[in-house]
Amino acid sequence: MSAYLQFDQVSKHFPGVIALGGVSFEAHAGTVHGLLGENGAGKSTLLKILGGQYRPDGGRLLLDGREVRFGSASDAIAAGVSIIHQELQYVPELTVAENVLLGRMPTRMGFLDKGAANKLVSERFAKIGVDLDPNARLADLSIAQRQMVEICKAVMQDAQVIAFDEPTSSLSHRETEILFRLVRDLRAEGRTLIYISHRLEELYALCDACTIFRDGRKVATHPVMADVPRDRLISDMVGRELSDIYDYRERELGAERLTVCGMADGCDFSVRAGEVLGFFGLVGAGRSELMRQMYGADKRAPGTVVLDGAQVAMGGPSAAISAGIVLCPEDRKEQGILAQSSVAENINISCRRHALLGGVFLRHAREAALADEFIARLRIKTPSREQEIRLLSGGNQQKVILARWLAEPGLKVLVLDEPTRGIDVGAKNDIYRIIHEVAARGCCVIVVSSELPEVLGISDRVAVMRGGRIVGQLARADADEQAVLRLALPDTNNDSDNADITSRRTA
Ligand SMILES: Nc1ncnc2c1ncn2[C@@H]1O[C@H](COP(=O)(O)OP(=O)(O)OP(=O)(O)O)[C@@H](O)[C@H]1O
Repeated sequence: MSAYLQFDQVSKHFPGVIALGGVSFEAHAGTVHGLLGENGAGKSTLLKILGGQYRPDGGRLLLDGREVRFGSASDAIAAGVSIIHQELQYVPELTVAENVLLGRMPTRMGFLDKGAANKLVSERFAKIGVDLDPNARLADLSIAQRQMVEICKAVMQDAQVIAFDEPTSSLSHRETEILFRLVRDLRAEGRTLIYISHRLEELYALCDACTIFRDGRKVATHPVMADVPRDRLISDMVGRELSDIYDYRERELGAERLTVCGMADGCDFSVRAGEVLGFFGLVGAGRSELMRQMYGADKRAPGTVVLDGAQVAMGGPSAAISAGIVLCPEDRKEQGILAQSSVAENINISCRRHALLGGVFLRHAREAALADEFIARLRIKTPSREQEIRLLSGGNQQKVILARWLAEPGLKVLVLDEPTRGIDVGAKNDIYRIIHEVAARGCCVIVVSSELPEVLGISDRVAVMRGGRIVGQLARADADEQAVLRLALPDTNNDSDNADITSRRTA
């Protein structure tokens, strides 16, 4: 096997940050090479250098033994490198075929030939087993479908190196399986694939080799992924032993504090003071919708929410927040990141809204202290609290948003929807510890998650949803993988659904 792609002492600095401090590793043709590392370790920066978006400050990049220097993304594409970024890059108003062939549309007598484009793209889709209408507008497709379009684009550009940056973070189990199949097919064709993920089970399922980063440096390259024990990967990544990332501790549960009823058929539930209630279900089971409804985020819905014996006025999110109920939604964009504002401002938004703090000087001092406290507690990687949030890595932005809700004054009910998506394993451990602390203060904590081990690891009780209803609630002692999946899976004994789930669970 030849090393098709080589990084040789590659470095990249930003003001106050060494994103990459001289990184060397190589990836072979016909393999999938995983990249792992804490949030902010430098993985995305490396892909941006590979994709021509950033120029390295030092070091060399070699393709097939020859040094390449990319001045722009189109240089990288011309050299046969394609990056499937976390934030997909497509033109929503154009069709699937137009996006796939962007800049290379076939023409006839000087005009774009849409018919020929559709035919070309259909043939290619058929060959790789993708079921998409070349005439559909990108804006009308799901995230997974748009991702398929990006991959097809890379394939049709004849990219020899294709790199994926956390591609499954918004995909369902079934969509993930389709993606895995595509990646394996590309590997069989002899392409060099780079795959970034925080999901260790995915990396074990897909990667042949891996390289681990910490703080902009390479910790290790393992030529055979399957030979590396999980504990070793984790300690390499976070620089400390983490034998039990969930760190569950028994808590004294109080009386029923929150009761939600009449939101939708079969969706009533309650939570005791100090209790962590996990909500599990397959994607589309209705968990996020129920939470949003309870929070008043969607249009005025039926049903009542009773907190500490009093009915909560269902007047939208601000009413919920005033009552002490906060929801941290799964989609970061929806969460109102103030991209141009500092980390401190993003953490302190909710405190400002409450105007609980005194004069301007006092307020600034308190806000600064609160921001510093959360930067330390969640180990947010930033040169200072004054850094603009948009300059942080994806996972660290996510932590700032979480801090915003954890800092909410008067918190009584904390609802976290997929709180650890895109977050590294060390930071997950920090978040689980904070969930425990919030519950131990007597708050009700609701965690919606598609990661079954996470739900089982941190919850006092697990509610399982399927088809828009709560189909069962299991006490911690009775909640194991089998019991939860039996409730969560469709009635029909659908083997492929089961296979999907099983592969993600046990890989
Ligand atoms: N344009 C920029 N300006 C300043 N700092 C930046 C910029 N881009 C990245 N950084 C910093 O460089 C470091 C590496 O970031 P990078 O996005 O490569 O991390 P990552 O390993 O991909 O993290 P994650 O797992 O959270 O996506 C981080 O500290 C980040 O804040």
